[in-house]
Amino acid sequence: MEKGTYRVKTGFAEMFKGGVIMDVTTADQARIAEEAGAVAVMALERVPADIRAQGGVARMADPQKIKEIQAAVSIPVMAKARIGHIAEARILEALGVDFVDESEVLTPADPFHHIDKWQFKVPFVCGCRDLGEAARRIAEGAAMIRTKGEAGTGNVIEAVRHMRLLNDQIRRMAGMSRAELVSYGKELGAPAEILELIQEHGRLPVVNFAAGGIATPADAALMRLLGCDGVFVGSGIFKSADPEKRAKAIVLACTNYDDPQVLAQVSMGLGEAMPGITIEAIPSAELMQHR
Ligand SMILES: O=C(CO)[C@H](O)[C@H](O)COP(=O)(O)O
Repeated sequence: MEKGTYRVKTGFAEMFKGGVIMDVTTADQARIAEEAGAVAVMALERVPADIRAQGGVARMADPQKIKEIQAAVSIPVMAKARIGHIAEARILEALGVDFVDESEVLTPADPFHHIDKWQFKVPFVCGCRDLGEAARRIAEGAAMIRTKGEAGTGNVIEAVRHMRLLNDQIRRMAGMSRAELVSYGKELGAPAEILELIQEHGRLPVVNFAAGGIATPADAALMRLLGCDGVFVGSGIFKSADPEKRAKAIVLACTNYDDPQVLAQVSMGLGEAMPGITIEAIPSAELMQHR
């Protein structure tokens, strides 16, 4: 099959279903992730909790680090580019990463546009808070979607908010006529053609993970119970007391999300979770989800 077609890109994302994708900043962390059973790793400069605490401009990771991570693991390696940063995305494609995350966790580079992802052979994953955002990113060529949550907080409430909103908005479309879809599209700022596709599938037409603030096995299970296809976890693992143990537990919880006995077992004795932040304590200008 031809490399880089939309069918290949979205089909590749299907392979991650049911799994955990872990943020990593070094080859050592990538090895921990692979050993724990992650389906892919996401290379970035700093985990979101550190970006939040340290501030400054967060950019694509150093290509040298990305190469080291690629050499360290056999699972797919994703990497983050800033929103609208075509050059970072082209560098990541040249490095041979398996997926680019056009991510709100990094400092946005373009205040007007997201990347035109149709111009790339490498597939992209993008974040959304609602159906309108998801549909716009899909229209731009995203092959995978993730709900944004609020990264680096260890607080799952925003991940839940975004997944519930997305589900409700998709449910609302059932039975709408074409004319109703067009006006719903105007309300959401979403192209009607993409909404038609979503209506037809009864879900997003691409794989949809949950991200941002997932810090425990129970959080991962909660997001799966709400219908996501898998989860991204970053700070929740590497800012906890025992990343190896917690990473394995989150992978098991993601698979066995509907089995409370297994969830109880894997949640035992994990040591301290990352310290969390309440969303109300974050000034609105510092919320990553609004980017
Ligand atoms: O942007 C992401 C997904 O692509 C991050 O991996 C995710 O949001 C991590 O958040 P946290 O550090 O809260 O787990």
